[in-house]
Amino acid sequence: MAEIRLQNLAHSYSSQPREAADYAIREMDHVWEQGGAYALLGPSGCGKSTLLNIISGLLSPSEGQVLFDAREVNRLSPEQRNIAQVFQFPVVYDTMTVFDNLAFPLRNQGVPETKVTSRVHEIAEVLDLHPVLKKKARNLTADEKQKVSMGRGLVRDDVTAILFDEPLTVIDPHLKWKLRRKLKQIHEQFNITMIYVTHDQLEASTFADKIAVMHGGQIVQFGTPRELFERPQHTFVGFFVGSPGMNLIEVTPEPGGVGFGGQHHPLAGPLLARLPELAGRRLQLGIRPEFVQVSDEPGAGGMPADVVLVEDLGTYKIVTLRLQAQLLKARLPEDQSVPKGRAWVGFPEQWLMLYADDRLVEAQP
Ligand SMILES: Nc1ncnc2c1ncn2[C@@H]1O[C@H](COP(=O)(O)OP(=O)(O)OP(=O)(O)O)[C@@H](O)[C@H]1O
Repeated sequence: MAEIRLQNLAHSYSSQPREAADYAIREMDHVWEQGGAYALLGPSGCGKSTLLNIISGLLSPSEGQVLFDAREVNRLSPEQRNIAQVFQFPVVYDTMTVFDNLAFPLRNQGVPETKVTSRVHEIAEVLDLHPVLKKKARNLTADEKQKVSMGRGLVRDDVTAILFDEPLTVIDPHLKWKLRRKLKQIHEQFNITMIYVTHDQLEASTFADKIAVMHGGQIVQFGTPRELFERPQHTFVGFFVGSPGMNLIEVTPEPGGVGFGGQHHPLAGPLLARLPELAGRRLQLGIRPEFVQVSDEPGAGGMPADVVLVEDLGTYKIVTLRLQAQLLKARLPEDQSVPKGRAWVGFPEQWLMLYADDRLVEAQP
């Protein structure tokens, strides 16, 4: 078990990288604390697998260090690092029984057979594999095979961390939640650092205490699911996390606030004070659909908009509005009536974010 620290880490698959675009991982520092349940979330191609393989030792980074408890492990193999990795497709020996598959990593280490037996039974218990222990692995269902893969990772009591690379891809949708819950339970029971790679925000937030969101080879935010929702540090997090994603409106500075398409929006004092230093940067207002207020009366600070579309999704509605040239989404409770035609929208100060070149502008620099 260890703290995993990435220091000045970068990776390029090209032997002579010249520019930022040549890097699959752009320079980063990051710490995964011992015992944490983490997710690495991002779209295809953002660098998740590359980063995971660098941590496990399947890939050696072209720049920087990987430290386990302050000890550099750059040149150590996954076995030497004591890392277990579970991949999209289960890695099991088809001709062996489930028992022998689970016992394999221990027998490899020369663990006495009595200890092998007791440990295999312990892991089989946790993963509900007892009924199939004597079956040949080739006769198992996909989810049973993936449980065996996980079990092989868990069976050694000296693993530093378990890394999961989209482990539920081949699992039936109705079994996914069961396995996810099982993983969470295992994490609580074994206190092992777990890093779970996924492009699915639901999977990330049900498994992890903290999520690292990756975009373009960088971790753009590392926070709890709630932090990612309430205070996205980067426009990409606003857009990628949440359903639908955050509304983003390109704005220009104006006296007292910002403007877009002839519409003025005031900013609170501390943010307003930061505007002069942001001159020349691309500014965007961000507001999540959940926080857009929609009313049939102007009220205080309401901006006139047109209702373009109402989608009834059972327990809530998604309303599309046109505010100047801007299309906005609002997520409203099922029982809230939606004005017909003309509506007034408001952005509560607490939930209104300002971004400069895609980074959140904090009220206090
Ligand atoms: N072996 C390789 N050689 C060259 N480029 C690679 C190699 N593996 C990945 N890349 C590139 O590195 C970038 C990051 O890829 P990576 O597989 O790490 O992303 P990912 O987020 O895991 O995506 P996915 O979920 O599709 O696997 C991509 O641009 C990809 O094309």
